[in-house]
Amino acid sequence: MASIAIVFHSGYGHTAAVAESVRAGAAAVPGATVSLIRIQNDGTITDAEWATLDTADAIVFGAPTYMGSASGPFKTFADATSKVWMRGGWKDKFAAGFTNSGSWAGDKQVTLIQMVTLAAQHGMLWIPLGMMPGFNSSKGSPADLNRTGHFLGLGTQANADEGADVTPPASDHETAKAFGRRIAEITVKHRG
Ligand SMILES: Cc1cc2nc3c(=O)[nH]c(=O)nc-3n(C[C@H](O)[C@H](O)[C@H](O)COP(=O)(O)O)c2cc1C
Repeated sequence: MASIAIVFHSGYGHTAAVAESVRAGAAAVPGATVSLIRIQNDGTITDAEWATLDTADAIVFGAPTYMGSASGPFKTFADATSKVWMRGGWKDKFAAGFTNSGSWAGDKQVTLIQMVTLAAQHGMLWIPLGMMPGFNSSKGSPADLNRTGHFLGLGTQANADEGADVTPPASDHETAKAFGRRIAEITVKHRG
């Protein structure tokens, strides 16, 4: 079996809903076990959750984009990973990342770059989204997968005035499931 841990922060539930779709996509792959770890608003996770990250074959980072970068609690968590960094604990694990924000762009790319950099500092192996961009031609529509056109990781968009039960829309959740599947397939292939 190959183990995948999704560790994410969500202030208002939208990124949590995306995390659940990434989980569902990964869990559908035979040979994969998936753990969902929610970073608290003070940036902490439990000792048992740190242990789960230690034994995972792949770690998927998730955060909303706040003020043009990953949310403060995610950054607090990222800083706390320096203890793992000291002992090279995540070296050669697979890594991937996703972010959700209110605007279509909204500087999500900055958050994904933060996550790539975090993974690189740990010596991890980054898995990009691996999907063609959608909604970028006269025949495209917001129902396309990867409608926000990200490559480094997954970028979803949630309307600022709606709850996580209706936004991000189905196309983003389908993109998240496909991304979860891809991460799990690669992890099972190489570590299963
Ligand atoms: C403090 C704060 C800062 C935000 N900054 C941005 C931003 O830089 N770009 C953007 O597109 N949306 C921004 N938003 C909107 C959130 O990204 C959006 O509401 C997102 O769905 C929240 O995710 P969550 O429910 O998982 O917390 C911001 C929201 C808050 C609360």
